Amino acid sequence: MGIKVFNTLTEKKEEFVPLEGKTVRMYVCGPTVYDHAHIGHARSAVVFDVIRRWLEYRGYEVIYVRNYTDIDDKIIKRSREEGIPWYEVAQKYIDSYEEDMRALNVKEPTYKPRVTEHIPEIIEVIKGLIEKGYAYEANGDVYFSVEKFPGYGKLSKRKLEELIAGARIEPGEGKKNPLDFALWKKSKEGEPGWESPWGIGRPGWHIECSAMSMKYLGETMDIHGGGLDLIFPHHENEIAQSESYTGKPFVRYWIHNGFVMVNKEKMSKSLGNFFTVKEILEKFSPDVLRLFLLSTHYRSPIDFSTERLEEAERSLKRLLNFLDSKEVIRSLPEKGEEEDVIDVESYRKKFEEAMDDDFNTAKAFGVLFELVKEANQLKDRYLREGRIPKATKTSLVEAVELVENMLKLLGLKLEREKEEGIEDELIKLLIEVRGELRKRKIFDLADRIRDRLKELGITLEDLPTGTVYKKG
Ligand SMILES: Nc1ncnc2c1ncn2[C@@H]1O[C@H](COP(=O)(O)OP(=O)(O)OP(=O)(O)O)[C@@H](O)[C@H]1O
Ligand SMILES: [Zn+2]
Repeated sequence: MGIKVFNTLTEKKEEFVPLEGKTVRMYVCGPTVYDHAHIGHARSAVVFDVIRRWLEYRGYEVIYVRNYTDIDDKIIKRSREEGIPWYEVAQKYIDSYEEDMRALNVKEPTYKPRVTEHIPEIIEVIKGLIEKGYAYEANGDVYFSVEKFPGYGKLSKRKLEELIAGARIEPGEGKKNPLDFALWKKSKEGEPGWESPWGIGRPGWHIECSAMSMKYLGETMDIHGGGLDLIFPHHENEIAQSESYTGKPFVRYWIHNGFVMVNKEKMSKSLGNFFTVKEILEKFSPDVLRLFLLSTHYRSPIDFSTERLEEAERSLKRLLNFLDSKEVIRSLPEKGEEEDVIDVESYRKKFEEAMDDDFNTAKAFGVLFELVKEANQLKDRYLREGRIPKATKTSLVEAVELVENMLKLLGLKLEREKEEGIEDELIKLLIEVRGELRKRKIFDLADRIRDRLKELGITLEDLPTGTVYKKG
């Protein structure tokens, strides 16, 4: 029994068999870096991180590529707004993205290619497409001729005729057919550009992923991923370009994650209905966010709400409390005949089955919660009795270890909340000292403590019953 994957291309769950032995070649479309990442972007990153981790757990070596679109109209626009060069905009938001990825414990990709560092490779592919008759130049722009690729529409299940009926040629565009898309765009006055056989310009969006995936993964790769919104036109166009260029199948398994939604709409920068990862991480731990994102199957939509994050927070607490009970279980004296044990292996199997079945993290978490429930009941019973049969103890410890290992496998960091205790203790100590200073009429020092605490955001209030404090 191997892994089953839902393939967008065939619209079926298929047995996962990589092209070459135990190596998996995987490409995921990364962000266009013109703003901080929002929760939708985090979902895509976390989903494919978990898919990668699961493949590794199953013994595959994964070559994982995630690109940065570091040149694009939106980046140029942003550079004008912020008054800094386009490459500084890109760098700023790449840094921001990587900071978020580290916080969310997303494993480092094997390669993180940037478009602007692969201009020669991109030009090479465009040249090849022109030579083979799939693309044409028009006033410094280069377009892909969609009609030349018979398979166009096979991923998004759209019909060429219908698409053509709905498309339009914008004024100034040299397209022969309204559906043709740009491989190379001539730079306008004041825009960044690179030398090419067609003059100064820059790559279109789609061609970057074809050129960079081919460079790092070869002509056919095993998995290509991204959000649902990328199926059309981005991935459809990637297939057309790549397969026309190589004459080989481009991707064996197309995997797409569902959206994070807000009030029935996709969370997106353009709609302005987004929460950045950084905003969320001010209030919730990265594990809470990860648990929230993985509690739904990756293909289904997730409705974003604070209530659901709070729910994830409670679930995480339950899991951490369970993990923290290991020492208590261990310290219980071993005594008793009755050998009530947990079948930990059966839970492991159920967990693995869920993950093998199209990476069903929602079900996998369900299995862990079931185990925690059963183990807690058993543990509480023996805690009340103050002793525990040896076999029961062993199985409980194994249960804790299984839950811990599987949570780590899903990328949770399992960090405990920072001890707030010491800070509060120190504030109380300062209040006590201040009280003593006032009694001794050393008011300047007493006031200094109050003022300095105030600067730190801690307000003291002297009530008849004593001094209390407020933070923030
Ligand atoms: N709301 C969302 N839910 C899930 N995945 C998303 C969401 N928004 C974007 N993604 C995915 O995040 C990845 C990076 O997206 P990209 O930078 O292209 O987004 P974008 O189109 O600039 O963002 P936006 O859609 O917010 O304008 C893509 O795989 C995309 O499909
Ligand atoms: Zn892409």
